[in-house]
Amino acid sequence: MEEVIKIEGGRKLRGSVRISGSKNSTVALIPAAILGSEPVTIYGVPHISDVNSLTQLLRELGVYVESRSDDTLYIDPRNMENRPMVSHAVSKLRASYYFMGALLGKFGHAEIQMPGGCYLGPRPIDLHLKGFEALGADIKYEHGCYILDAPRLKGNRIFLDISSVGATINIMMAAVFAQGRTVIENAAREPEIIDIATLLNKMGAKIHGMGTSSLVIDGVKDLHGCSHEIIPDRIEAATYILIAAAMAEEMTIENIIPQHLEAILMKLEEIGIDMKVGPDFVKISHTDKPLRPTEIMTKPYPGFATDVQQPFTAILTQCQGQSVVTETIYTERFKHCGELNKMGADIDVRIPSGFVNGPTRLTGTSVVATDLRCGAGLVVAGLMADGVTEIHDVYHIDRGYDNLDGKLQSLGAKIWREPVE
Ligand SMILES: CC(=O)N[C@H]1[C@@H](OP(=O)(O)OP(=O)(O)OC[C@H]2O[C@@H](n3ccc(=O)[nH]c3=O)[C@H](O)[C@@H]2O)O[C@H](CO)[C@@H](O)[C@@H]1O
Ligand SMILES: C=C(OP(=O)(O)O)C(=O)O
Repeated sequence: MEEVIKIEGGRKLRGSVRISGSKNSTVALIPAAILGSEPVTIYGVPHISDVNSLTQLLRELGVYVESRSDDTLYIDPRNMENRPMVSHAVSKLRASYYFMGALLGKFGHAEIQMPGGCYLGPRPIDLHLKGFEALGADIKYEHGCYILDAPRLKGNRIFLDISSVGATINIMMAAVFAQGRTVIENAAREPEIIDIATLLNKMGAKIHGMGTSSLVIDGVKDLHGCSHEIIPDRIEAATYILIAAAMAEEMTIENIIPQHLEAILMKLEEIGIDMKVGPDFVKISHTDKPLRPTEIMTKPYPGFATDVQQPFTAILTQCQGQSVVTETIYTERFKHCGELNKMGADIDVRIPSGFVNGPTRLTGTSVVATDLRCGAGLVVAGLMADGVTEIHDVYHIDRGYDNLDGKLQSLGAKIWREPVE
């Protein structure tokens, strides 16, 4: 049933919130778990719809999947079959493309539809395909479906024109069984890539250089089972830190890795938010000081994450003066600005930048979550706004935020869902 999220804004928030396992890790760890010949247990799995879609896809491949506790997923690929992946679930999320690398690596053959996910402007997968070709795969595109074949993958040196997160992980998954050594140069360095490589190494893979731009994979013959705890979601953490910056009387964001958030924490300090940063938490208290404007430019990790740009823009509407947000990853990722303007913001978008003039009073109205992080930005704005904000297309938000309503309610927010009439 289609639902809207409603938020009655203006309430001060107080208490602690625990950050869940990383979405972008989880959605790659699940396809990676089928690579071995034994079961894998993953701990700290977030309750998000992307996980439901992936679980459905695993079951369609004959993989046994069981939720062993609230956040534990047991994945047993012993009876899996390499079937064409053409169901609706493939197009529900971006990360279904990881089955290309996983199936090609394991079986030498993959058949899969174009993936879905948030529309942020064009999101080509040419670098993934070029990487598979460099390992020896033959690729055809027929009737909306990619068909990849490689009876024997061979290690190679691959230079990525752009340090793509998806291409790095996908090529790494295919390369674990390739004959000889694969080197991915200009590899992405996001923490999620280290997390996937850590799981694969626990399964018996030989991957070195994780977290650097030169990733070395020495092919192995078989992978075994293991268990693995997912890293905390740095984007969810940043979202709650921004919510605290906007509305906290006093709020603690727990189960975080502060090193993963440095670019965001620095920018928050720059605009005047006082924080106490502990080994695995951030505590933010209310400030009456006027907030300063700033300039943000999204960059690959360790730069300012594009996935935090949208909720951060909501805060910038409250700074005194003009802030500038420049997107270098997805230059069209500005749909949230039109929605924030409906609430009273003054943002002028001239791609690839948004010029945010503040402070502006925000008022609740009917808005659309055009994508996942646009939705996060609207939640931050809704919590600050006068009156009730009604957010449509919340299925985008549910792809990436575990128990959003419950976590916010426990902090004192008035947020609820209603069916769409
Ligand atoms: C499931 C997942 O982890 N999603 C994240 C991942 O997406 P995703 O892995 O899709 O993003 P990439 O890192 O691949 O994209 C980075 C840039 O490279 C371009 N590109 C990418 C691949 C390719 O073959 N050709 C190409 O031109 C993209 O259009 C984009 O401009 O990283 C993005 C950038 O941090 C995040 O916003 C997403 O949340
Ligand atoms: C863009 C995102 O996700 P995806 O790549 O899964 O669409 C995101 O998490 O902000």
